[in-house]
Order: sequence, then C-alpha cells, then structure tokens
Amino acid sequence: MVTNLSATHSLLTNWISEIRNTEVQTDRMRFRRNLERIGEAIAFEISKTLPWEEKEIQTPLGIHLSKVLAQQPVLATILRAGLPLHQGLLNYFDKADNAFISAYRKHRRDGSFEINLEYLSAPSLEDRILILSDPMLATGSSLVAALQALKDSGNPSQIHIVSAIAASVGIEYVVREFGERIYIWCGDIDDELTAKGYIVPGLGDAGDLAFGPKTQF
Ligand SMILES: O=P(O)(O)OC[C@H]1O[C@H](OP(=O)(O)OP(=O)(O)O)[C@H](O)[C@@H]1O
Ligand SMILES: O=c1cc[nH]c(=O)[nH]1
Ligand SMILES: [Mg+2]
Repeated sequence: MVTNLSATHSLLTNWISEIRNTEVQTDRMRFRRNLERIGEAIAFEISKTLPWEEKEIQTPLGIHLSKVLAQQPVLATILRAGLPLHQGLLNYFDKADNAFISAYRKHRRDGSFEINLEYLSAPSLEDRILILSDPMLATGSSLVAALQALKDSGNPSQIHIVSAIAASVGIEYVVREFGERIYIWCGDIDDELTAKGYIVPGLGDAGDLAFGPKTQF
C-alpha cells in the first residue's frame, strides 16, 4: 500500500516545499531539521496503523485503561542521507530498536551506477515491525539492496518504507521486488527521473544538502 502524505495539505507539505527550495536549502541545519520533522510526522501517521493493546495504568487518583503500542518497531536507515529522517522517527518511536545499513550509489563514467553495501548492523527482525527510512526513493535500488541484506536478520511481521520524496518508477520497482505487503509512506511522489537517476523536480542530492559534498571514488 502506498500513502502519499502530500495528497492533502498539512504542515508536512510545507516542510517538503522547504527541502525542495534552493533558497532554503542553503541553510543546512534547516534542511536536516525539516527531514527530522518529516520523520516525526510520518512516525505519527504510521503509529495509527500499528497493533496496540490496552494497559492498566495507575494514576495518582485511579486506574486508566490506556491504548499503547503492542510492540516496539525496529527503525532501520540507510547511511548517510537517512540519518536526519531516522532521527525524526526515533524522536517519536523513542523506545525502538535500531538498524543501520550503508548503501551508496557508486557512479560509473557512463552515468550508470551500482549499489555498494558495506556495513549492516541490525537486531533480529523475526516477527518485528520493520520501518526502513531513506529520504530519497529514486530508482529504488538502494532500498531493494537494503531489504535484501536485512533478510538475513529474520522475517519481519510488517515492513514499512519511509521516504521524503519518491519517484513513481522507484515505488513500482520496490513493490515488484517485495510485493504488496509492504507499506510505503512518502512525503511526496514525483514522476520523473534523470538519466543519472535523480528525481525531477525532487530536491537534488539529499546527502550533500544535509552533510556537504562528498568526493566520488
Ligand atoms: O533509489 P536509488 O536510486 O537507489 O537512490 C536513492 C539513494 O540515493 C541517496 O543516497 P546516495 O547514494 O546519494 O548516498 P549518500 O546518502 O551518501 O548521499 C539516497 O539517500 C538513497 O539512498
Ligand atoms: O534525486 C535524488 C536521487 C538519489 N539521491 C538523491 O539524493 N537525490
Ligand atoms: Mg546522496
């Protein structure tokens, strides 16, 4: 199931508009904080769909039957651009376990690229709710490589993908590879990709905007 959170206006559409805006992008701290806020807003939306249970809570004056999460999710992200979005999700799912994967697009001279995956640290995912975040879902190759790698850590009961901006072809690729049982939460969805796999209009390079340019090697 794919949810485009820009289908209706909210504060989130304002933050998405700011991360796209070249004038606002010069403020790196605001770019990171906006990604964090987008993570927070999406965490809240996801939380409404997660299994919950009733728990008797002792207040100073009596007992309250509270609705609480039945289990904590595992929050996974893809280094490096995923870090601020991950922090936003973790601000709200503050008791979650965490997983980190390094996957970067190594570009060849002809403009094509391959995904290099060199690091993975994850708890057991068996029967857990996995929430995997990456701000940009472009071709979908990084997310598919990350999900393949996470398979060795167990079979999650639910998989949620969180991205700030996704390209429709990338969404189709992830759904083709992992089926309809995946929930995809997008801040917004764009229709175009450049020949080098950048989302149009997108926002540019999320990792560089959050943390500064990197040298290609
Ligand atoms: O859907 P895809 O076509 O795979 O592209 C999306 C990937 O590109 C970006 O990372 P990048 O490789 O630029 O690394 P970075 O996080 O170090 O900037 C982004 O954070 C995704 O991981
Ligand atoms: O548009 C894109 C595509 C991949 N990675 C980015 O940071 N931006
Ligand atoms: Mg990048």
